[in-house]
Amino acid sequence: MLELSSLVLTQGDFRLEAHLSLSEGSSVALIGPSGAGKSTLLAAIAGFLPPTEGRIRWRGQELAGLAPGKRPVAMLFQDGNLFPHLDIFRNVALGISPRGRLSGAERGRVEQALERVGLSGYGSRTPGELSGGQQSRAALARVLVQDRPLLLLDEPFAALGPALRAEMLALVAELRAETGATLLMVTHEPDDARRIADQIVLVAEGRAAPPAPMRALLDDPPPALRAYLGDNGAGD
Ligand SMILES: Nc1ncnc2c1ncn2[C@@H]1O[C@H](COP(=O)(O)OP(=O)(O)OP(=O)(O)O)[C@@H](O)[C@H]1O
Repeated sequence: MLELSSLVLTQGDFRLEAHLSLSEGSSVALIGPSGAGKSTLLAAIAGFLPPTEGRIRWRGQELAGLAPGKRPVAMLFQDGNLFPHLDIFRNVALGISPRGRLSGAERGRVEQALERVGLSGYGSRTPGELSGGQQSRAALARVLVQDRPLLLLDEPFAALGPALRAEMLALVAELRAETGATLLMVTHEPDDARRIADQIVLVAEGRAAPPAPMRALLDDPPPALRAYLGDNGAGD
């Protein structure tokens, strides 16, 4: 279980409250207007932003005081997931060792992860020598070798076209099913949310709401979600 208890996050004048818990293995879309605090919430869980008040617990353990690298968290951002000057093998290897020194077994894990995301044989290329979709796959391979139970995705595929995005979400869903990871994904696309998540956390008006079942929420959105979705997002 991931528990956010009486959490208050602040950035300058901005303030976000959250009091909710997510069960292990759930798949949650974070949805809400631009600037509502979705990235802020992920940053706090990942350890990049200390809470102003409240607690973040994973499996009952308080995460405050744990550096980002020590948390049970792997994170993917919209951009900047790969170091352009390092080849793909090394980029993925960073998920195991920040210094890039690997044992034989660890090298095998990197190769396995590359194979799992369809990038066997691409390890010696730099990110610039891959397509956008392949770069996303490489970033996912790094998430795989990190082997963390909590996966935070901050619009990681927003730069891809709809078909490729659907393909990447399908791959994430497969990896999630294989690993049993708990997934939180920020998205602006209700269709993407439907594809991958079973619950929605609405972030709006200074508050991250407790998770609600996807279907019920999209079929009968509360006013803040209706305003965000406009005319096109609700229902099918
Ligand atoms: N370093 C910072 N200093 C001050 N304010 C910040 C900082 N980073 C973010 N903010 C503010 O915090 C608020 C929440 O930003 P955040 O990026 O979490 O929103 P978001 O919901 O992820 O938005 P988007 O959907 O546009 O990515 C915004 O009002 C933003 O201006």
